[in-house]
Amino acid sequence: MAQPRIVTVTGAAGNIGYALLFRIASGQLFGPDVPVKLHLLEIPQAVKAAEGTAMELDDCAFPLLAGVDVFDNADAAFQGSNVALLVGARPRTKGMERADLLAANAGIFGPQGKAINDGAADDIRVLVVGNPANTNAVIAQNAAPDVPPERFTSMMRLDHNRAVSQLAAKAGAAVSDIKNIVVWGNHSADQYPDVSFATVDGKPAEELVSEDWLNDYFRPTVAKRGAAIIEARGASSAASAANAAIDHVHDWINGTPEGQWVTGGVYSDGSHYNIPKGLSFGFPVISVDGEYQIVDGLDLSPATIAGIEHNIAALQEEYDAVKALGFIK
Ligand SMILES: NC(=O)c1ccc[n+]([C@@H]2O[C@H](COP(=O)([O-])OP(=O)(O)OC[C@H]3O[C@@H](n4cnc5c(N)ncnc54)[C@H](O)[C@@H]3O)[C@@H](O)[C@H]2O)c1
Ligand SMILES: O=C(O)C[C@H](O)C(=O)O
Repeated sequence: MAQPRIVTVTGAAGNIGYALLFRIASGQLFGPDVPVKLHLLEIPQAVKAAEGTAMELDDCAFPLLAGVDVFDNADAAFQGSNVALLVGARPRTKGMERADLLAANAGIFGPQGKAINDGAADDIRVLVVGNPANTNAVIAQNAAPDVPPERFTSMMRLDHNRAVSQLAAKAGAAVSDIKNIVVWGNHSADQYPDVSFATVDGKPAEELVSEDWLNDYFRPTVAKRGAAIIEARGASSAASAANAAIDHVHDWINGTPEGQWVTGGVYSDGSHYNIPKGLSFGFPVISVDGEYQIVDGLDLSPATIAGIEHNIAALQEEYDAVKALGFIK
């Protein structure tokens, strides 16, 4: 059997962690032939709960699970990591200003980025799930100057999956018939879900749904789905977020399906669609040989360009705020 791959999951005792860890341990991240070793990172107060989850993981007797260790120290948790899922974050609490939220998260994602820089394996791939995911990815990436910046990604795949599901339901099609949707920008209500290039069973989606439906239902429903789930469940999406994290990393490692792209929150080097260098932005991506590549050269409509510009402004504002706080050089 292959050498076990080390997967570090932060916020392991949280809701997403509980929905994620068992799927990783059963082989759904790398595939059915690759053993995994789990490193669970938590804050000291939640270590006991994470140890409980570790006991349950043992009790599943997963053939691919080569071990589970629980940490409250980032340097130890990221030692030798091949994949890092940064889920634990500081939620916004009552009375907290946006700058306070960004600063609190910078205090988490900066040190974790540095620990990844100093101790992770050379092939480390990072997915930031904890919100604000795109900017937290930028913070972690900036703290890891020795890791190629494109190894730091943010989770836009849940938004992508939500968009696919909504279009499939409207078109009366199977989810597997939907191809080449993209959700540009930020994992927030600013995002721009775009069906300009999407097909439904080979037919252009825009021929099957009306402009009114796209403007009045599809885009707001996808963009505000996270809030709708919180309203309905009393807690933010957990199983669907875990599922999207698995999809993102699985496709990154194993390749995207032939002839279609997915949405990934990936590092902008400034050379695609006028998106400034340094942002972590939702782009159409394919994965080739274990690397996400941005799908370039799409002929964007004025509406898509406006949607992208709106997201650039939103993410640039977060970037500038974190920079002003001294977390980005
Ligand atoms: N990007 C997305 O699509 C998406 C979707 C859903 C949720 N989220 C975000 O994911 C995050 C986690 O959600 P959840 O439902 O699991 O929350 P949760 O509150 O249930 O769990 C978060 C866990 O993180 C831990 N934690 C906090 N700071 C930590 C640190 N410095 N190191 C390690 N662990 C730490 C907490 O102890 C807690 O156990 C939230 O920020 C949420 O908004 C993102
Ligand atoms: O945690 C949230 O604020 C919502 C979450 O990011 C989601 O999209 O479900």
